[in-house]
Amino acid sequence: MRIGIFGGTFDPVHLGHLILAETCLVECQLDQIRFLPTFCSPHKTNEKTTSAKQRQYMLDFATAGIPEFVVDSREIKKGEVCYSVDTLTELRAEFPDDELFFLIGADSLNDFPTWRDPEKIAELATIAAVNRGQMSEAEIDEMCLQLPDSVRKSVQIIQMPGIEISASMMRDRASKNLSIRFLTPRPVERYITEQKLYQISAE
Ligand SMILES: Nc1ncnc2c1ncn2[C@@H]1O[C@H](COP(=O)(O)OP(=O)(O)OP(=O)(O)O)[C@@H](O)[C@H]1O
Ligand SMILES: O=C(O)c1ccc[n+]([C@@H]2O[C@H](COP(=O)([O-])O)[C@@H](O)[C@H]2O)c1
Repeated sequence: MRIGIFGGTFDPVHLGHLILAETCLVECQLDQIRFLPTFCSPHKTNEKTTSAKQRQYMLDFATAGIPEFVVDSREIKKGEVCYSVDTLTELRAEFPDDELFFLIGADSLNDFPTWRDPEKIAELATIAAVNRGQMSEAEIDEMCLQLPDSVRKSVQIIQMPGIEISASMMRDRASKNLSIRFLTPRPVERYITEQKLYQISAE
């Protein structure tokens, strides 16, 4: 199998995430994409998020009925800051005969050298860096040139249309009671509304 690994805070999951996953599914000819909600992202340790369980429920709703999309809750179960190199090491051991693709936004390549053990990550998986239409070919080339050789040779650039949706934009809109319809699948939208997520009074 060819397996995509897509980690994020997903607070909340939105169409940008799902279209990125679908694009990689097609472009990298993947059989499965595992969405890994992180308990706490290493570079966002000071940021308060919605509970891990609620973020996972939203991913469950968003991926329900899509057989290629699987929610993998291993990082959430750890209950602490999670490093991608540890998660990928576990997945490598679990899927010894499968090909792993680690999906990230191409802009994340800029700070990838500051991640824990980027060279090991590049050894464990192909890095599918997704350009959401915001970077030119020259900018991508220049960014890749900053990477160590061992990382660069594992990078595959994937192009997707720019989808101007972010989780922070959704949180901001929900907090102001502005519509979030069509920015995320309907069941996620309903859950956010019913649970009054992101309302200032609910914090
Ligand atoms: N609109 C989008 N299109 C494509 N990829 C996206 C989009 N939004 C986020 N991503 C990618 O999804 C991954 C997980 O992102 P994350 O869960 O932090 O969501 P986010 O929308 O970027 O959140 P926030 O706005 O809180 O920073 C990252 O690799 C990020 O680059
Ligand atoms: O392992 C690291 O050093 C590392 C540093 C920054 C981000 N990550 C992972 O990248 C994914 C997206 O993170 P974020 O902060 O954009 O939500 C998420 O799965 C994080 O655990 C991982």
